[in-house]
Amino acid sequence: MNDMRLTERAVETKDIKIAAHDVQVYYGASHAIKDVHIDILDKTVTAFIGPSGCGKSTFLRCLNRMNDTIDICRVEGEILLDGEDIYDKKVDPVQLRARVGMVFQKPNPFPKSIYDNVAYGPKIHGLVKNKAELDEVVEGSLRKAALWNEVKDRLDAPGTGLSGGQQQRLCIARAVATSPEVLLMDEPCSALDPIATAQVEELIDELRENFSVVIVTHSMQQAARVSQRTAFFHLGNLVEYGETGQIFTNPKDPRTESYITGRIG
Ligand SMILES: Nc1ncnc2c1ncn2[C@@H]1O[C@H](COP(=O)(O)OP(=O)(O)OP(=O)(O)O)[C@@H](O)[C@H]1O
Repeated sequence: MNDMRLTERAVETKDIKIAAHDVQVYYGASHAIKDVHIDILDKTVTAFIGPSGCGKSTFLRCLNRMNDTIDICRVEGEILLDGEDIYDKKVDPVQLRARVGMVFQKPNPFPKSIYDNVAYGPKIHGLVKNKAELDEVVEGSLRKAALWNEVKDRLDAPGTGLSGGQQQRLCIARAVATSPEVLLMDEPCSALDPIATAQVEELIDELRENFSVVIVTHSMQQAARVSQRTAFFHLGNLVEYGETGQIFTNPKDPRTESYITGRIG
């Protein structure tokens, strides 16, 4: 398999950004996530891999309480962001999602201008005092998302008029505009062509200088290229979690080995 890494930078931090203990998720009577314990590091890209239906997206959505929006879904256990329980009653999920941003599989820009797509979050969260500050945040976010040069002359054009890859980078700009600490990405490249995928992968590598990034991916090549840590899920269990190189070259669990060698999936 192609294990060309984007960079050779090792994990530079041991700081834990998100600590999950004994997490269970149920959809009605169905037990989708079982006893998951994981420490997700700051300034690190963590990949969630595993066969379809193993619970990667379900667990990802626990990390910013996106599952709250699904009526039949129940989450148990403890998830700490910088040591604070995100499921505590005093936590406002809307504020939480500004700190723990999300990018979805399918680019989903708002039916608004490019500028307004990015400006929306900082405006509703009161992060800017005036138009000049807002302009700065919009430009900075589009630069971080490697989109500024392509759109700076048409900020008033609709976001939905961009190409698929540009729309996904617009969604990344929208997510980073609220200065999140964690960015969750659920198969962010699955709707993109190889060139746009390569651009988004480059971007993910750059983003980890400032954020903790967690990415769900079906592509083991992508996990190997962009992540420093990999978590392998199977049938709702977190089977193995460690340095990406170790998971792909020297897995400890036979289920991980079967998956990465293509025997299950
Ligand atoms: N909204 C929902 N209602 C009921 N069951 C659900 C819901 N979402 C997911 N599930 C179930 O939970 C389990 C885990 O699904 P999930 O989507 O988290 O897996 P996944 O590993 O992300 O899969 P894929 O790689 O196919 O996206 C599956 O059995 C799925 O059918």
